[in-house]
Parts: sequence; structure tokens; C-alpha cells
Amino acid sequence: MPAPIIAIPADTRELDGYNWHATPHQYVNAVVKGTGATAIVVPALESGNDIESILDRVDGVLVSGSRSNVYPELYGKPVNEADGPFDRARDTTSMELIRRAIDRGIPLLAICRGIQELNVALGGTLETEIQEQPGKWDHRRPDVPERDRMYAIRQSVHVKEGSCMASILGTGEFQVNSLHRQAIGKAAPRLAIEAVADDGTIEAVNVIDAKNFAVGVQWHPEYWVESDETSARLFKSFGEAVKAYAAARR
Ligand SMILES: N[C@@H](CCC(=O)NCCCC(=O)O)C(=O)O
Repeated sequence: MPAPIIAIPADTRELDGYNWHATPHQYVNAVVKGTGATAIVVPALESGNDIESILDRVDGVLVSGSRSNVYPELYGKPVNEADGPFDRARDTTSMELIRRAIDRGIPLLAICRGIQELNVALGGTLETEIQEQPGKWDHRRPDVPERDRMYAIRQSVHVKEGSCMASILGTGEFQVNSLHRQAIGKAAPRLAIEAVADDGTIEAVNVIDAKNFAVGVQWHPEYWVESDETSARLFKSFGEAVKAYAAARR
């Protein structure tokens, strides 16, 4: 059977003076090594993507992290340029893919910016500069030059008993990385909160009554997928859902 295909929405990036549609290699690598599927990158467009046509041809959606933030107006907050950088084309593409994948029962894994887009797409809100809130830990990307140290596993998350995430990872405390300054504020009605950090930051959600795998995590399992058991389990579970969807589709 041909390898299943997982769609990854791109970011808009300016390189050499012009715009590119780009996603970091770590997400493509995690698709290939962590699920056994093939990755395709979906251009970030505010208009012009035929989302249904794209979803007709894929077996899963992986929504990646990004330094850019979801545009605040999309969750009812005023725009403060300090909350940027923004990427409206990424917002549009990701959220259309998220909503339609959930409706169609296409397996979905949303990571970091992805869980934030998932929450906004389903009607939730975000908080910004969470490290400035009383009692909050500093979840931001460590200010170090080496990417392995940026993505170092350095915080605990607590997975709720009986949750979807518990069926994937197990119940209890797990060690993960952290590279974000925003987080879920008001969780969307259709999201079950399934893991939190020591400071209460929402770290994992599951779409209630989803037809298929539909999970969001605030940490970055893609980065250590080949060496960290917790990361590998999440991608293995996503991959199983993608393969089952692909087999049923053929
Ligand atoms: N911009 C959002 C989401 C953070 C995120 O996706 N981080 C991954 C990229 C990390 C990096 O290279 O800086 C937020 O800040 O909450």
C-alpha cells in the first residue's frame, strides 16, 4: 500500500528578499520517522487554497509550531503589534484545515502554535506573555544558540486519568519541552483539557466527540521523536490513526 500522506500548513517566510511557503524540517522528519507517512506542505494563503480538494488527497493533518502568533482579532482581542509577529495567511490556512479535518474525521495533531489555532478555530481564546502572569513559569524558548538546547526537555506535564492522552502516553507526569509565550486562555467548548503544567498552563487537549484522532499539545514532540519515548508514543498513535484512515479510504 502506498504511504499515507500528512498535510502540514506552511508559514510565510521572507528569505533572500521574497516570500516563501516554509515549514521546519523537524515536522517533516517526525512525519516520516514517527508515523511512516509522507509529508506535503500546504501553501499559506489567505485565499486560493481549495481546502476540500487538499483534504480529499490526504490521510492526516499536522499543524506545526511557529514563532508567529495567531492574529488577536480572530479570538476577539485588540491587535497589539507587540503580540506579533503575525502570519495571517498561516492563520487562514491552518484554521480551515483544522475545522474541515475535524468535520471530515481526518486525523489531526496540532503542536504549539497548532494547539492555539485549534482552540481559536473552535471558539476559544488565547493569553499572551503568560510568563508575566503571577505564578506562571517562563515557557518561552530558552535564549541559547543551539537548537537542541532550545528544545531541551525541561518541564513536567500532568496527564489526566481516563483521558485520550492517557490512552496514548499513560496517566501521570511526563517530561516535555517548552517554547511558547502564548497559551490557551478560554478553552473552546469542544476541547477537553487533558494535560496541564505545574503552573496550570494547558498542555494538551482532545476534541470532544471527534470522529477520529484530534489532539493538540503545547509542547514539541516532533523534535525528539526519534529518541524520546513520550514523543515517539504520540507520533506512533497519530500514525496508527492516519494509516487506518488511509486504508479505509482506499
Ligand atoms: N508563537 C506561539 C507558538 C509558539 C511555537 O509554536 N513555538 C515553536 C517555535 C519555537 C521557536 O523556534 O521560537 C507562542 O509563542 O506561544
